Amino acid sequence: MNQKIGFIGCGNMAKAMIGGMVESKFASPDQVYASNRSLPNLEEVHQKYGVQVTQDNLEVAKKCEILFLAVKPKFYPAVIEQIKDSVHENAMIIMIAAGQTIEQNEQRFGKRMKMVRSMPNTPSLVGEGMTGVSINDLITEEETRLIQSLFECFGRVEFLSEDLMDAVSGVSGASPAYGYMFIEALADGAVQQGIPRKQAYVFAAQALLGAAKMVLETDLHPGELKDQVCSPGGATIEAVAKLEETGFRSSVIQAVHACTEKSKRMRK
Ligand SMILES: NC(=O)C1=CN([C@@H]2O[C@H](COP(=O)(O)OP(=O)(O)OC[C@H]3O[C@@H](n4cnc5c(N)ncnc54)[C@H](OP(=O)(O)O)[C@@H]3O)[C@@H](O)[C@H]2O)C=CC1
Ligand SMILES: O=C(O)[C@@H]1CCC=N1
Repeated sequence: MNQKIGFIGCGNMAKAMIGGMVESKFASPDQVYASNRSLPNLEEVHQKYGVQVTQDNLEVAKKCEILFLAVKPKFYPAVIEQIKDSVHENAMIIMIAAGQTIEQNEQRFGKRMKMVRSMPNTPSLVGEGMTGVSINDLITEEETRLIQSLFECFGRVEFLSEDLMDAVSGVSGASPAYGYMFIEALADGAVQQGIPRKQAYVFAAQALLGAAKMVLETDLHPGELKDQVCSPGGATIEAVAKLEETGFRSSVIQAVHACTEKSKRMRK
């Protein structure tokens, strides 16, 4: 691809995607532009990845055919107001904000635009991102393939209807945070049993990475994979029973629900 890719807002999520794109060589550093309110994040991405940086949002909006809006949802109205008359004539706008809808942002631009609503996650930085994507009807099949390969350069992508995008925040946008909490908790448990802290994180994280890979690569149901670990009368089933007793699954389901509902409220 030879389009220029711009990021307005260069915080945690933009940095993860820029890192993923440049490290995977999907885009060369001179194709990628980022603007941000303050300097430190810009200096960081320039130093690490060699991408072009500026504090002027308009410069990025004018230059880039693919434009990520990577500011917090509450800043979308002001940023769109600022750039709407300057965006590239062929611009495709990629929203990454929780809760923001395509219709809402078309209205802010005051005209029909090629719009993508996406929900990526921070493991994009290490090539293991998961992104949910919805597109509007102005996006062609060729552009859809481009969007797919763009997000695939740092992980997996699934297209789905826009009414499910808030739930994507709950299941994959936010869930790395739940995963880190689980890893911390597993490691605390291991430390309690005498395993050194540093090793405890390796044991916990690698075990979960392996479990995730088993689900994605064996096509077996997660329940069946769980059953394979639980030897009859063995140790694992004791732990599983304790997790059930303390509401583990219900607590995770409620967490996804809370995140999804909050995502919906964030567009108001
Ligand atoms: N973090 C995550 O895991 C995920 C985040 N998202 C979405 O990504 C978006 C960004 O989130 P995240 O990266 O975490 O947030 P951050 O706060 O880390 O980054 C937002 C960046 O936007 C900059 N900014 C704010 N206002 C402007 C402006 N007017 N012009 C230019 N830059 C501006 C901020 O600059 P400054 O530093 O100067 O304040 C900051 O660097 C959100 O909409 C969020 O919903 C989606 C999926 C996952
Ligand atoms: O917390 C948030 O609002 C964003 C959306 C998903 C992950 N971070």
